[in-house]
Amino acid sequence: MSKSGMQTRRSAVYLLDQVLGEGRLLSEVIGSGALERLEPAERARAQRLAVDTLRGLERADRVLQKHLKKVPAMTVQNVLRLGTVELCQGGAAHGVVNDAVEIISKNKHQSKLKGLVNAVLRKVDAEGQAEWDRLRIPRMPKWLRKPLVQAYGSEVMLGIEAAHFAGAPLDLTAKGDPEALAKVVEGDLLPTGSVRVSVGQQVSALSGYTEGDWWVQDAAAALPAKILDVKPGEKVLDLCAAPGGKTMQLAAAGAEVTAVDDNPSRMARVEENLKRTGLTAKLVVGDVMAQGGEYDAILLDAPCSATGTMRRHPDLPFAKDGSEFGDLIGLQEVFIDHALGLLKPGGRLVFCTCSLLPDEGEVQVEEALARWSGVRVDREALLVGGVDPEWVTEEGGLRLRPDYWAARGGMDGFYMAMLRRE
Ligand SMILES: C[S@@+](CC[C@H](N)C(=O)[O-])C[C@H]1O[C@@H](n2cnc3c(N)ncnc32)[C@H](O)[C@@H]1O
Repeated sequence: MSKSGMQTRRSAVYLLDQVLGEGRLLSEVIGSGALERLEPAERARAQRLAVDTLRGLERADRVLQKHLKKVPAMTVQNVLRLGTVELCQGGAAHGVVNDAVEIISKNKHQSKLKGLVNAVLRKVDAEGQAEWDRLRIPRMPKWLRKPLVQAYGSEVMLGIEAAHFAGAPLDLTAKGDPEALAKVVEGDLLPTGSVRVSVGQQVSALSGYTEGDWWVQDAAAALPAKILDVKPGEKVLDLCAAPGGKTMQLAAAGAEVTAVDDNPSRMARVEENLKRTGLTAKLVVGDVMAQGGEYDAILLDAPCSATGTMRRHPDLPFAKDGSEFGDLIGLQEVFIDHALGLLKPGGRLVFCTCSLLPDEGEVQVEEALARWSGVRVDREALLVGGVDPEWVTEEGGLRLRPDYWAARGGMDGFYMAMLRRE
């Protein structure tokens, strides 16, 4: 690989050091400018290499174990992990090993280990792939696996882990007719109306991007707005709106949308997205709790653990330890109560989270129904096209899991429920 290839791999190692050593999310590290010196294509590749390494980390460590007498320093370990994942997934040894050795030679604290890196990766190249293929699908760390096994059982958990290891395809939401979009981008029209295209495609190069005919949104994430089913002219509030996937769905349906989020830079993305798609909404940079008024319909996409998105964000279980989930659960409860208070009589609220934890979904709705005597859950509303009635839960919400639609490429984990104020 070229010199820029070496820099790309070095950046991928830096990303791994930050996630695994400093407990930072990839989005934070990249958002703070870590890849700015790379060209856009190299930036995407560095990110992809880091993501692939995190997905296969357990296997890489097992392959490496027998070639190492003791665990080396974090950066050396990450150079070896990246090299192992690339080699075991068919990367050419020449480029992978040479770049790994060069990265270590240029590291002033670790340069003496370049011989070790060379020797270990040569062995991995010779024997690693066969072993890689025999190893089990990587499991989630215990702190997260335990509550999920408790919620779904061990067998489902293996299915969820298989979906995480497989990664996620690219789903689009059409501004207009999804069938026509599927033809134009040569994608698959999913039962719920999203259009799935194969991964590895450059988003902005897909037909209709500049014209704003669609936006990227996982099929599961597109369901809350479909369930809210807003009508032209309805007064709709989109709480926790950025970066605006659901805002665009609500605006495309003709509603009079107010979108609220307290993060100014994420709100700037909502503005850009609306501009590209030619849709309109009133944007409010502010706290959910400061929002007043009366609405026909409200969508509350509350901040959460994001454990439903680990197919796309395999850094999450390594960067987090669950310690802040309690605060998020408290916030969700307060936001639900505030949102219910903003509904007109007869108004409806869709509460949703991209979480796999029942405490951020099923339990929130059960408890809200116990607190609010004039609120009922609407099960019928969940059964929009393509939704399997088996996904409806006991308290009347919709539980989506990454192992659903496995043959089609899965979906993000999500929870949503429709609450009506009587
Ligand atoms: C799950 S994301 C929303 C995704 C968005 N609905 C979409 O479909 O593109 C949660 C959002 O909640 C916002 N948020 C967190 N706390 C907030 C608060 N107190 N007030 C307003 N927004 C908040 C975050 O900035 C974040 O953008």
